[in-house]
Amino acid sequence: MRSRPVLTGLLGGSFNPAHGGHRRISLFAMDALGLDEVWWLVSPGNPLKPRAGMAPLKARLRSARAQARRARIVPTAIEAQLGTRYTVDTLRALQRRYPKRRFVWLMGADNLAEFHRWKDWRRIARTMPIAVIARPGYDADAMTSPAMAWFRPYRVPATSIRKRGQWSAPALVLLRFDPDYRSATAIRRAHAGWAEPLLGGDRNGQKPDMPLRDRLTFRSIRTEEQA
Ligand SMILES: Nc1ncnc2c1ncn2[C@@H]1O[C@H](COP(=O)(O)OP(=O)(O)OP(=O)(O)O)[C@@H](O)[C@H]1O
Ligand SMILES: O=C(O)c1ccc[n+]([C@@H]2O[C@H](COP(=O)([O-])O)[C@@H](O)[C@H]2O)c1
Repeated sequence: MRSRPVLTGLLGGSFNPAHGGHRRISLFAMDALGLDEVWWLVSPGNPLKPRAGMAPLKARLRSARAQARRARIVPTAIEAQLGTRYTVDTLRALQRRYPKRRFVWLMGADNLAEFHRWKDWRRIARTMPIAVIARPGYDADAMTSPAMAWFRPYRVPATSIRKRGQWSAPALVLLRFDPDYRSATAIRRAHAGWAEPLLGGDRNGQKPDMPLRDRLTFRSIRTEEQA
C-alpha cells in the first residue's frame, strides 16, 4: 500500500515578532485542512516591507521558536539558506528539495489583498494550493482584490485539501474563524518603550501586562541582541 504524502502548510512572514495569532492561525489551518505540520518561513526580508524597524533574522526566529513550542509548527530560516527572497523562488526551491511532500501556502487576508503586487503571483498560485485565513480589518479588501477576482473560479472547500489524492493548483480555500486581533505592529507599538532598542529606539522596561508568550518573545530578542 502506498503511504500517504506528508501535507505541510507553509506560513511565510516577517515574524517581527512572532505572536499568538501566528500560532492560532497555524493550529486552526492544520485542523481545517488536515495538515501534518506547518513550517514557518521566517523571512530574511519581505520584498515589500521597509528594512527600518525590522529586528535581525536570528532574533525573529527565536521569537518564532518561543511561539511554536509544543506544537507541530516548525520555525525555519530556510529562505536565508536557500538564498531566496521572493515567494515564487522559495516555493520552487522547496518543491525541488522535498519532491514527496505536498505543500499548501497559508496567508492572512491582508496578504491576499496585496497578493497581486507579489512577484509572479499567478505562478505562485499555479505552484500549490493557497489557504487564506480571515483577518479582522482586511477581509473586505481581500474579497475585492485583483487577485481574488482571478482566483474566483478556483475556489475550493477545505475538504478538497484534506483529500490528498485530488490535488491541483490553482486552488483557493477561504478559511473563516473567530477573528484574531493580534498583530506584530500592535505588539511593537504597545511595547515601543521596551522594545525600541531592539527595533530602533529607547528602552523603558518591560510592560507588566505583556502576555507570557510575548514576554518570552521579547526576552529572546533582547538576549539575541545582547549576544
Ligand atoms: N491575527 C492574524 N489573523 C490572520 N492572519 C494573521 C494574523 N497575524 C498574522 N497573520 C498572517 O501571518 C503571516 C505572517 O504575518 P506577519 O509576520 O507579517 O505578522 P503581522 O502581525 O501581520 O505583522 P505586521 O503587523 O508587522 O505586518 C501573514 O500571512 C499574515 O497575514
Ligand atoms: O514574493 C513576493 O513578491 C512577496 C511580496 C510580499 C510578501 N511576500 C511574502 O509574504 C509573506 C508574508 O510577509 P509579511 O511580511 O507580511 O509577514 C513572507 O513570506 C514574504 O516573503 C512575498
